[in-house]
Amino acid sequence: MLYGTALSSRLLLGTAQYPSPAILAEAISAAGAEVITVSLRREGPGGGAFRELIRASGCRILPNTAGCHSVKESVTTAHMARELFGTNWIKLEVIGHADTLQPDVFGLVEAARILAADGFAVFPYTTEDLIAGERLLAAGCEVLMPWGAPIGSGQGLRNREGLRAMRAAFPGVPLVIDAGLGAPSQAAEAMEMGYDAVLLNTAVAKAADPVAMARAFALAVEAGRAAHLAGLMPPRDMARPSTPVFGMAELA
Ligand SMILES: CC(=O)[C@@H](O)[C@H](O)COP(=O)(O)O
Repeated sequence: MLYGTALSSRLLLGTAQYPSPAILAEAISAAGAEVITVSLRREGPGGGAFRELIRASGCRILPNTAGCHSVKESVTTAHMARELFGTNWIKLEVIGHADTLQPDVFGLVEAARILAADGFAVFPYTTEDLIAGERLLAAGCEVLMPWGAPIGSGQGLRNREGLRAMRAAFPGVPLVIDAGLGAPSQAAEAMEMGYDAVLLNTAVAKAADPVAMARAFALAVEAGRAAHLAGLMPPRDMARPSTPVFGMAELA
Protein backbone atom coordinates (compact mmCIF):
# COMPACT_ATOMS: atom_id res chain seq x y z
CA MET A 1 0.00 0.00 0.00
CA LEU A 2 1.75 3.16 -1.17
CA TYR A 3 0.05 6.50 -0.56
CA GLY A 4 -3.33 4.82 -0.44
CA THR A 5 -2.76 2.79 -3.59
CA ALA A 6 -2.88 -0.97 -3.21
CA LEU A 7 -0.33 -2.77 -5.36
CA SER A 8 0.10 -6.48 -5.83
CA SER A 9 3.64 -6.34 -7.25
CA ARG A 10 6.51 -5.54 -4.92
CA LEU A 11 8.95 -4.91 -7.76
CA LEU A 12 9.21 -1.33 -8.98
CA LEU A 13 11.17 -0.99 -12.20
CA GLY A 14 13.29 1.76 -13.74
CA THR A 15 12.99 2.48 -17.46
CA ALA A 16 16.47 3.73 -18.43
CA GLN A 17 19.32 2.13 -20.37
CA TYR A 18 17.44 -0.70 -22.09
CA PRO A 19 18.78 -1.92 -25.42
CA SER A 20 15.53 -0.96 -27.17
CA PRO A 21 12.02 0.31 -26.40
CA ALA A 22 10.61 -3.11 -27.32
CA ILE A 23 12.86 -4.84 -24.79
CA LEU A 24 11.87 -2.30 -22.15
CA ALA A 25 8.20 -3.04 -22.78
CA GLU A 26 8.81 -6.79 -22.56
CA ALA A 27 10.88 -6.41 -19.40
CA ILE A 28 8.12 -4.42 -17.68
CA SER A 29 5.69 -7.16 -18.50
CA ALA A 30 8.08 -9.97 -17.43
CA ALA A 31 8.70 -8.18 -14.13
CA GLY A 32 4.97 -7.96 -13.49
CA ALA A 33 5.69 -4.39 -12.44
CA GLU A 34 2.77 -2.13 -11.62
CA VAL A 35 4.92 0.92 -10.94
CA ILE A 36 7.66 2.15 -13.24
CA THR A 37 9.90 5.10 -12.57
CA VAL A 38 10.67 7.55 -15.34
CA SER A 39 13.22 10.31 -15.47
CA LEU A 40 12.04 13.64 -16.76
CA ARG A 41 15.28 13.86 -18.72
CA ARG A 42 14.00 11.17 -21.07
CA GLU A 43 11.41 13.62 -22.25
CA GLY A 44 13.69 15.18 -24.84
CA PRO A 45 13.37 14.75 -28.61
CA GLY A 46 11.42 11.55 -29.27
CA GLY A 47 9.95 11.73 -25.79
CA GLY A 48 6.43 11.40 -27.17
CA ALA A 49 7.07 7.85 -28.37
CA PHE A 50 8.60 6.94 -25.03
CA ARG A 51 5.62 8.39 -23.22
CA GLU A 52 3.30 6.34 -25.42
CA LEU A 53 5.26 3.20 -24.53
CA ILE A 54 4.97 3.76 -20.82
CA ARG A 55 1.31 4.66 -21.15
CA ALA A 56 0.70 1.42 -23.06
CA SER A 57 2.37 -0.55 -20.24
CA GLY A 58 -0.63 0.23 -18.04
CA CYS A 59 1.72 0.86 -15.12
CA ARG A 60 1.47 3.61 -12.61
CA ILE A 61 4.17 6.21 -13.37
CA LEU A 62 6.55 7.31 -10.66
CA PRO A 63 8.48 10.21 -12.17
CA ASN A 64 11.91 10.77 -10.64
CA THR A 65 14.28 13.66 -10.19
CA ALA A 66 17.36 11.62 -11.16
CA GLY A 67 20.40 13.76 -11.80
CA CYS A 68 19.26 16.66 -9.61
CA HIS A 69 21.91 17.94 -7.23
CA SER A 70 20.13 20.74 -5.42
CA VAL A 71 16.84 21.38 -3.65
CA LYS A 72 15.84 23.96 -6.25
CA GLU A 73 16.60 21.69 -9.19
CA SER A 74 14.72 18.76 -7.61
CA VAL A 75 11.68 20.82 -6.69
CA THR A 76 11.50 22.43 -10.14
CA THR A 77 11.88 19.03 -11.83
CA ALA A 78 9.14 17.58 -9.61
CA HIS A 79 6.75 20.34 -10.67
CA MET A 80 7.53 19.77 -14.34
CA ALA A 81 6.99 16.03 -13.85
CA ARG A 82 3.62 16.60 -12.20
CA GLU A 83 2.48 18.64 -15.17
CA LEU A 84 3.89 16.33 -17.78
CA PHE A 85 2.77 13.00 -16.33
CA GLY A 86 -0.36 14.13 -14.50
CA THR A 87 0.60 12.52 -11.20
CA ASN A 88 1.53 13.87 -7.79
CA TRP A 89 3.83 10.89 -7.17
CA ILE A 90 7.51 11.79 -7.22
CA LYS A 91 10.63 9.74 -6.55
CA LEU A 92 12.73 12.42 -5.00
CA GLU A 93 16.47 12.35 -5.57
CA VAL A 94 18.76 15.09 -4.33
CA ILE A 95 22.21 13.79 -5.15
CA GLY A 96 24.94 14.93 -2.80
CA HIS A 97 28.06 13.24 -4.06
CA ALA A 98 29.12 12.98 -7.68
CA ASP A 99 31.08 9.72 -7.46
CA THR A 100 28.82 7.65 -5.24
CA LEU A 101 25.53 9.38 -6.10
CA GLN A 102 24.89 9.33 -2.36
CA PRO A 103 21.72 11.23 -1.43
CA ASP A 104 22.17 14.63 0.19
CA VAL A 105 19.87 13.87 3.12
CA PHE A 106 19.83 17.48 4.31
CA GLY A 107 18.68 18.75 0.92
CA LEU A 108 16.36 15.77 0.60
CA VAL A 109 14.49 16.61 3.81
CA GLU A 110 14.17 20.24 2.74
CA ALA A 111 12.90 19.34 -0.74
CA ALA A 112 10.54 16.71 0.70
CA ARG A 113 9.02 19.27 3.07
CA ILE A 114 8.43 21.74 0.23
CA LEU A 115 6.92 19.13 -2.08
CA ALA A 116 4.76 17.37 0.53
CA ALA A 117 3.32 20.74 1.57
CA ASP A 118 2.50 21.29 -2.09
CA GLY A 119 0.49 18.08 -2.36
CA PHE A 120 3.13 15.71 -3.70
CA ALA A 121 3.33 12.08 -2.60
CA VAL A 122 7.07 11.95 -2.03
CA PHE A 123 9.14 8.76 -2.41
CA PRO A 124 12.53 9.84 -1.06
CA TYR A 125 15.72 8.11 -2.22
CA THR A 126 17.64 8.19 1.04
CA THR A 127 20.32 6.39 3.01
CA GLU A 128 19.76 4.02 5.95
CA ASP A 129 20.30 6.93 8.36
CA LEU A 130 17.59 6.71 11.03
CA ILE A 131 17.49 10.42 11.83
CA ALA A 132 17.13 11.30 8.17
CA GLY A 133 14.29 8.77 8.06
CA GLU A 134 12.55 10.40 11.01
CA ARG A 135 12.94 13.85 9.46
CA LEU A 136 11.56 12.66 6.15
CA LEU A 137 8.50 11.23 7.86
CA ALA A 138 8.05 14.46 9.80
CA ALA A 139 8.33 16.33 6.49
CA GLY A 140 5.31 14.42 5.19
CA CYS A 141 6.76 11.34 3.48
CA GLU A 142 4.74 8.15 3.92
CA VAL A 143 7.36 5.91 2.32
CA LEU A 144 11.14 5.65 2.75
CA MET A 145 13.44 4.33 0.05
CA PRO A 146 16.93 3.63 1.42
CA TRP A 147 19.69 2.68 -0.98
CA GLY A 148 21.07 -0.84 -1.03
CA ALA A 149 24.28 0.45 -2.61
CA PRO A 150 25.25 3.28 -4.95
CA ILE A 151 23.03 3.58 -8.03
CA GLY A 152 24.19 1.39 -10.87
CA SER A 153 26.85 -0.39 -8.78
CA GLY A 154 25.10 -3.75 -8.46
CA GLN A 155 26.73 -4.29 -5.07
CA GLY A 156 23.58 -5.39 -3.28
CA LEU A 157 22.92 -4.65 0.38
CA ARG A 158 26.14 -2.97 1.53
CA ASN A 159 25.02 -2.20 5.07
CA ARG A 160 22.85 -5.06 6.20
CA GLU A 161 22.93 -4.08 9.88
CA GLY A 162 21.92 -0.52 9.07
CA LEU A 163 19.08 -1.71 6.86
CA ARG A 164 17.91 -4.14 9.54
CA ALA A 165 17.97 -1.32 12.09
CA MET A 166 15.92 0.82 9.75
CA ARG A 167 13.32 -1.92 9.31
CA ALA A 168 13.10 -2.28 13.09
CA ALA A 169 12.91 1.49 13.65
CA PHE A 170 10.00 2.09 11.28
CA PRO A 171 7.76 -0.97 11.62
CA GLY A 172 4.64 0.60 10.17
CA VAL A 173 6.25 2.53 7.34
CA PRO A 174 6.49 1.09 3.82
CA LEU A 175 10.21 0.66 3.13
CA VAL A 176 11.53 0.14 -0.38
CA ILE A 177 15.13 -0.71 -1.20
CA ASP A 178 16.06 1.63 -4.02
CA ALA A 179 19.24 1.25 -6.04
CA GLY A 180 22.38 -0.82 -6.07
CA LEU A 181 20.85 -4.27 -6.47
CA GLY A 182 22.75 -6.43 -8.94
CA ALA A 183 21.32 -9.91 -8.53
CA PRO A 184 17.91 -11.45 -7.78
CA SER A 185 19.34 -13.09 -4.63
CA GLN A 186 19.99 -9.59 -3.23
CA ALA A 187 16.38 -8.59 -3.87
CA ALA A 188 15.24 -11.78 -2.15
CA GLU A 189 17.44 -10.94 0.84
CA ALA A 190 15.91 -7.48 1.15
CA MET A 191 12.45 -9.01 1.13
CA GLU A 192 13.47 -11.66 3.67
CA MET A 193 14.57 -8.80 5.96
CA GLY A 194 11.04 -7.49 5.86
CA TYR A 195 11.41 -4.74 3.29
CA ASP A 196 8.13 -4.09 1.53
CA ALA A 197 9.42 -3.77 -2.01
CA VAL A 198 12.48 -3.12 -4.15
CA LEU A 199 13.10 -0.61 -6.92
CA LEU A 200 15.76 -1.41 -9.48
CA ASN A 201 16.84 -0.55 -12.98
CA THR A 202 20.43 -1.24 -14.03
CA ALA A 203 20.55 -4.94 -13.11
CA VAL A 204 17.70 -5.64 -15.50
CA ALA A 205 18.50 -3.12 -18.23
CA LYS A 206 22.16 -4.16 -18.45
CA ALA A 207 21.63 -7.92 -18.19
CA ALA A 208 22.55 -10.01 -21.21
CA ASP A 209 18.84 -10.84 -21.46
CA PRO A 210 16.85 -8.07 -19.72
CA VAL A 211 13.51 -9.78 -20.15
CA ALA A 212 14.71 -13.02 -18.56
CA MET A 213 16.38 -11.04 -15.76
CA ALA A 214 13.19 -9.09 -15.09
CA ARG A 215 11.40 -12.40 -14.61
CA ALA A 216 14.20 -13.68 -12.35
CA PHE A 217 13.88 -10.60 -10.12
CA ALA A 218 10.11 -11.00 -9.97
CA LEU A 219 10.47 -14.58 -8.78
CA ALA A 220 13.13 -13.59 -6.24
CA VAL A 221 10.99 -10.82 -4.80
CA GLU A 222 8.09 -13.20 -4.45
CA ALA A 223 10.27 -15.89 -2.84
CA GLY A 224 11.84 -13.41 -0.43
CA ARG A 225 8.47 -12.08 0.65
CA ALA A 226 7.09 -15.61 1.12
CA ALA A 227 10.13 -16.50 3.24
CA HIS A 228 9.66 -13.40 5.39
CA LEU A 229 6.03 -14.26 5.99
CA ALA A 230 6.94 -17.89 6.73
CA GLY A 231 9.31 -16.77 9.50
CA LEU A 232 12.99 -17.49 9.03
CA MET A 233 14.84 -19.56 11.61
CA PRO A 234 17.28 -17.50 13.68
CA PRO A 235 20.93 -18.18 12.75
CA ARG A 236 23.02 -20.09 15.35
CA ASP A 237 26.72 -19.92 16.13
CA MET A 238 27.06 -23.62 16.83
CA ALA A 239 25.83 -26.74 15.12
CA ARG A 240 22.71 -28.52 16.28
CA PRO A 241 22.03 -31.96 14.81
CA SER A 242 19.01 -31.88 12.56
CA THR A 243 18.45 -35.58 13.24
CA PRO A 244 17.43 -36.21 16.86
CA VAL A 245 19.53 -38.73 18.79
CA PHE A 246 16.72 -39.61 21.21
CA GLY A 247 15.65 -43.21 20.73
CA MET A 248 18.72 -44.32 18.81
CA ALA A 249 20.01 -47.80 19.49
CA GLU A 250 23.11 -47.90 21.70
CA LEU A 251 25.75 -50.15 20.13
CA ALA A 252 28.37 -51.65 22.45
C1 LIG B 1 15.98 4.64 -12.37
C2 LIG B 1 16.21 5.02 -10.99
O1 LIG B 1 15.40 5.59 -10.35
C3 LIG B 1 17.50 4.67 -10.41
O2 LIG B 1 18.10 5.86 -10.08
C4 LIG B 1 17.24 3.79 -9.25
O3 LIG B 1 17.69 4.35 -8.09
C5 LIG B 1 17.67 2.41 -9.48
O4 LIG B 1 19.02 2.17 -9.25
P1 LIG B 1 19.77 0.94 -9.93
O5 LIG B 1 19.94 1.31 -11.36
O6 LIG B 1 21.07 0.78 -9.18
O7 LIG B 1 18.90 -0.27 -9.79
